[in-house]
Amino acid sequence: MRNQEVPVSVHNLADLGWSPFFADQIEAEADSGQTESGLIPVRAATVQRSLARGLGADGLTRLVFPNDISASDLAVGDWILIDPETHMIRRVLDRHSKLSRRAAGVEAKSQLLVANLDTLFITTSCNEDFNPARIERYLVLALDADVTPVLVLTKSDLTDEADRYLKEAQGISPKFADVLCINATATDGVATLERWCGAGQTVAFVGSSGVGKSTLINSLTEAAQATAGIRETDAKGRHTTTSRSLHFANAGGMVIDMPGMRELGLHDVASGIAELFDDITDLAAACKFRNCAHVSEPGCAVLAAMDAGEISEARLDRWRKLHAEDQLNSQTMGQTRRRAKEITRQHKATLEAQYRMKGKRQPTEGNSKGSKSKGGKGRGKGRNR
Ligand SMILES: Nc1nc2c(ncn2[C@@H]2O[C@H](COP(=O)(O)OP(=O)(O)OP(=O)(O)O)[C@@H](O)[C@H]2O)c(=O)[nH]1
Ligand SMILES: [Zn+2]
Repeated sequence: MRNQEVPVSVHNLADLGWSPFFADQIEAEADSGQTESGLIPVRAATVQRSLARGLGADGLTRLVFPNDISASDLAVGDWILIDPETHMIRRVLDRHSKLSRRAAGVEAKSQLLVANLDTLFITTSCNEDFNPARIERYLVLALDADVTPVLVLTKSDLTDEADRYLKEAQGISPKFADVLCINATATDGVATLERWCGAGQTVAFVGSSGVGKSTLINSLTEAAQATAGIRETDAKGRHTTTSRSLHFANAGGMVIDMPGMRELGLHDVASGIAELFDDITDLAAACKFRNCAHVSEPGCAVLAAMDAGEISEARLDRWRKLHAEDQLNSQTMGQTRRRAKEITRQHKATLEAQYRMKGKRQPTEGNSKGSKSKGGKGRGKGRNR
């Protein structure tokens, strides 16, 4: 059975990722797990609508939401203070990092995915999945979230060109804390990831389907899950989860599984882009216009640097694409509406001009609801109400 309620032995809070960063927020004795006001800290292990569970010194607890906090305010990995009797959530502690994406829908709202992550394993394979532009997008996310990015290339055993892949990957950005090239199905391959998964550390994986994320998560957590009694397995005994969840790693830390998290639309990641492209960011300070898009603006320091051969056109192109995507996804609904209105207005003006040229009157628009004709004054009856 999946997501079963688990009896978990007593834990040391530090093993769950508790640190002075959180302890300082409540000025309490971290070791005792008791805060001054009698609230206890737990770490959000699963969050699904109104059903959330927290892992604390006494094990796994079902959390109770108060009226002013909902599941969308909470992410797996969050540290929360709860009432020890009622298990009511009293406070979500500040996060040292958080990963979010644009929520589904027209509004430019972000959806919180996971919190208090230390390392993000950006995973791809030594095959056609390898795509520097996609890797860069994930890197922007990690940098923006204040999470250490590690690039993991899997399936090194299935190619003769592992070295070439590794070299190319190492050339993508100096911002990676490490670039690994492994066979995810082999013990020594997995072992190279363990130094990021030690006590107090929390890691997660992103990458396309089939690159080996589940394989790695399984290997990194297998022994620990068994001893902790947290095992969600399918018929073949493999670890499976359907929603984001927190798991113990063999090396002492924690792994957050994010199933279905293959494509993450960029949203509100301007600072991540600025960090990844810090050379362009520095140059942009000397552009004539503050919001220079470095396309054809006069006095553009970035274009000047490109002409001087200091940065490549390909790099500037990648910046432009990421920047444009972030801008578009970060637009508010009002901005999106205004843009749509402007496009409709331009379209109508073009149509009207065409009709005028042909000496015809614009037909009535009974067929299109939201676009009333602005046929203009003196047009008489042809105008819709
Ligand atoms: N030979 C080899 N096979 C691998 C390697 N990594 C993953 N695989 C295999 O590739 C298949 C897909 O791996 P998964 O771990 O399920 O991939 P995933 O990234 O979790 O995929 P999703 O769950 O769809 O997101 C499995 O059959 C793995 O055994 C590797 O490094 N070498
Ligand atoms: Zn510029």
